[in-house]
Amino acid sequence: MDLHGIYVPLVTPFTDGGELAAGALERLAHEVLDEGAAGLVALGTTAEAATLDDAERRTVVELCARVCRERGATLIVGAGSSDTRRSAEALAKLAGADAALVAVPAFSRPGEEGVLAHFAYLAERSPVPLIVYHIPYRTGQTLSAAALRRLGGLPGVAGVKLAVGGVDQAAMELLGDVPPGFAVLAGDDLYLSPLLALGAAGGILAAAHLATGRFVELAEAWGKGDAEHARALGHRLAAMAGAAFAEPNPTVIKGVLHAQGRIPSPAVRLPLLPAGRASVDHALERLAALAC
Ligand SMILES: O=C(O)C1=N[C@H](C(=O)O)C[C@H](O)C1
Repeated sequence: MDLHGIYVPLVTPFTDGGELAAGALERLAHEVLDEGAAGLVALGTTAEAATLDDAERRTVVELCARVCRERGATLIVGAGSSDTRRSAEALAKLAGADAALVAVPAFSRPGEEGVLAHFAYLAERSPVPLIVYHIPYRTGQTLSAAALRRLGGLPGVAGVKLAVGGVDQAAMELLGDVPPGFAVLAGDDLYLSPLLALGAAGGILAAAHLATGRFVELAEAWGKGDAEHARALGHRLAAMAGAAFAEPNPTVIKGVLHAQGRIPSPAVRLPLLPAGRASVDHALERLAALAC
């Protein structure tokens, strides 16, 4: 599968009463695709997936699958847990997805060989290609470039969402020698521009709800080697992304989307708390600065 460009991990909009706001989700999905996103991610971290019940998860995936079908866009669905057997069962039930975003098992810290065995087991059984979600500051499990490359060599593994909180040695080594057919996607909004400059195929970025078209422009600028434009735009997008992540994701992004009238409420579910007004205002200022 060809994974290229900017994918938006959609927030789950809620009403003031805390119910899923399906109409707002559908509008957001169309808006980001209108601005050039290559696809959507349903049930990512940004979706507060851990707090959604089964019926809500089904509604979100069905809605995103319908929109992606209508628009000819790629749908990636977050799935899996730290239990390999149950992850395989969840993947088997995925409907309407083009690929599944599966995090490295969190908390159990199985070591690199355990992570390899987990993904080999899942890739053999999954009806769709897998994207490894590598986010060691959430999972507690680091991976070397060699392990990432071995993951990339597994049949049925299409890419990695690389979110290591920087551009580290493993990222440099991986991007210096990417296995064929394996897409490296930036997963930390702040480091999108440097990873694209190093050869990443694109990104899965919550801040791309805001200024989607500018993120797409950045990926295209690095893709065609327009370093002067890409470098300047990358700095401005990083400043905006930094503001969007000033409080736990997706609280600031929901605050901004609400202030823009794009979702009915900034509500998030516990244990998240809504972002403070100052953080939302700061992100709005950074966003406005992008237009200048
Ligand atoms: O849901 C996602 O996918 C993302 N989650 C990350 C996080 O919250 O750590 C941030 C990234 O922009 C996309």
